[in-house]
Amino acid sequence: MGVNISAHDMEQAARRRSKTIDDGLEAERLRQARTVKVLMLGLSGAGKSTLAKQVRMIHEKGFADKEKALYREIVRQNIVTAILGVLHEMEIHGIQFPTEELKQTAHSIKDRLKSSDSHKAVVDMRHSLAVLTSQKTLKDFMDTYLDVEICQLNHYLFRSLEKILSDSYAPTDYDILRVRQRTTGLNEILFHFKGFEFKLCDVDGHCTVKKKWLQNFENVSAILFTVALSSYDARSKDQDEQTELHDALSVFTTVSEYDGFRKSPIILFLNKKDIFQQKLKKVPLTVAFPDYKGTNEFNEACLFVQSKFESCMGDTTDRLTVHITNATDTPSIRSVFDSSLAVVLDQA
Ligand SMILES: Nc1nc2c(ncn2[C@@H]2O[C@H](COP(=O)(O)OP(=O)(O)OP(=O)(O)O)[C@@H](O)[C@H]2O)c(=O)[nH]1
Ligand SMILES: [Mg+2]
Repeated sequence: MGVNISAHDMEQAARRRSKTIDDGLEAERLRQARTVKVLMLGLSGAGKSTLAKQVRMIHEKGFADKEKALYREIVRQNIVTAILGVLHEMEIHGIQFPTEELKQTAHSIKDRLKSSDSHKAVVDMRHSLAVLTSQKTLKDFMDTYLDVEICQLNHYLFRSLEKILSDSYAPTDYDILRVRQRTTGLNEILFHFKGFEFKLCDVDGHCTVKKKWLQNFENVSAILFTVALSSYDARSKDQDEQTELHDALSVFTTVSEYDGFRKSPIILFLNKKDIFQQKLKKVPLTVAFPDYKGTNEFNEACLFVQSKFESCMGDTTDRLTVHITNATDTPSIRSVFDSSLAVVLDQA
């Protein structure tokens, strides 16, 4: 028996379909209108992803067990990188372990960790690694020769080495914040704040420096620009006699002058204040800014760097908010972030 559908029925069905689509589009438009998009920019290593992780911990549910298992491997890989880096630098500086036995241990650790199964080797060798990394020779070498930031991270990893390499190890939130893993491309984090949906776009540092790339993000609700204060003595990747902090200033100028961002408020996080504070005791700020006449006292140095960034914005500093941060410190980031988001909502 054939089905008899009249032209009237078909028209009704088409109308219903069209209405459903229109309703869906309207719901998406309303959702989009309530979604506040914040674009995170800054050079590689500035601390963008660390801040994004904080947001997940503070405003969402944090990290599920599956993700923690992935981080366990990343933390362990950070140990491999750290130990190979120290042994390499010791060799360059002609520093040796005091006994033949320790020299031999260092030699075999290096060989095994350079192999393709380093993730397994690092666990197998945990006892020798614990012996080697607790040696005074190695600790003194790090304190004397290594960059303050690398030194700080290595001490943290080596102190926790036996825990991290044990079978039952599950990374803590703090381990996840401390670990180094470069972002490739873009990560988007959705979270809720004061009844609004926020989308945080965490972009890898290499994209930040490509001006052409910025056009993908025109008219975002706000820019969160992160700078590593501690990069004032790191040699610039592009310009001789410049430092990474100069590179950050130049990218910041490009971003703040970019037409597509003219209406967006800019929140500047002068980050890694803890490393900056330690570094100032060893390395004067004049290595980056020979015209700096102040002391190497933390607050004065911060104000000077802040004024350098403010002057990049000419007479548009009214859309700038500045915070001096340590992205690994959850309680302080919670309050800085919430006040930053409130500023974004005010101006959205
Ligand atoms: N001590 C300290 N370490 C920090 C701070 N902020 C970030 N870090 C560490 O610095 C490293 C790099 O941070 P990321 O957040 O991965 O940097 P990023 O800006 O996302 O870098 P890319 O993904 O390469 O663009 C990580 O090991 C972090 O734990 C800080 O304020 N203090
Ligand atoms: Mg990142």
